[in-house]
Amino acid sequence: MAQLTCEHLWLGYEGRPVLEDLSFSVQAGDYLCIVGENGSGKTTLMRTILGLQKPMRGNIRFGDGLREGGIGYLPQQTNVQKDFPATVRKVVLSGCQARLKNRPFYSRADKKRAEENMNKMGIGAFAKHCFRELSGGQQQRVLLARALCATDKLLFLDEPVSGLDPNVTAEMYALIRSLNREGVTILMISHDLASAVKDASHILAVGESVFFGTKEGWLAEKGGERL
Ligand SMILES: Nc1ncnc2c1ncn2[C@@H]1O[C@H](COP(=O)(O)OP(=O)(O)OP(=O)(O)O)[C@@H](O)[C@H]1O
Repeated sequence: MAQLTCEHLWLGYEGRPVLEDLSFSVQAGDYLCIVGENGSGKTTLMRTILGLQKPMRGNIRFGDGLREGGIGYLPQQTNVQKDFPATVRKVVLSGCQARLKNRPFYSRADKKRAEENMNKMGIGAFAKHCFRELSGGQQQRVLLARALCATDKLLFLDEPVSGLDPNVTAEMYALIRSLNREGVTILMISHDLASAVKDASHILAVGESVFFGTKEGWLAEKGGERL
């Protein structure tokens, strides 16, 4: 059973479609890279899968232990987020918010989870530092730890390496790879087609040419022409 199934999705704004009749599915452990030109609808698709906006038509089904709202999400970095005046621990802990339900405070289990994820992402030493004082790469690790507090099943990453220098980019990809090898399903929006093809198991291309399938299928179809 798939973790995520999108069937004949039509997405758009005010009755005008951006994406038409899109169908694909994601199995546990997949690494799906979503590629497409600027304005092709990648962010719209992500927002729809996260439940932040409704499709015009079609269905999204969750399965294999994944439920709606159970997706860890790493947003595209904005300048506002970069200046966030909170400690690293607070930012990571905020990933547990969905678990709070009606409790006003984080539980001991939430705090332990945040601690573990900070250590896992190699930012434990920065717990008391202010988020905005960290480098771009460290900030992305903090946001990954935050996303992991929401779930260890499926992470949705929106251009996780944009603005990072090549060394930090390579580190970030390695971190994402290792999470995927541990069994975390990865959905990643990317402009970096070469890296996408290296790490991904599946490719979803939206925009002028639509494709969904395995990386091998994508390479066979494209014959390397777009890389
Ligand atoms: N809130 C909105 N209201 C109306 N139209 C919107 C809204 N948000 C996005 N759009 C339009 O929908 C289309 C798809 O936008 P979207 O942000 O999903 O593309 P994208 O593939 O994520 O682009 P990029 O690569 O630049 O981030 C664009 O034409 C955009 O102008």
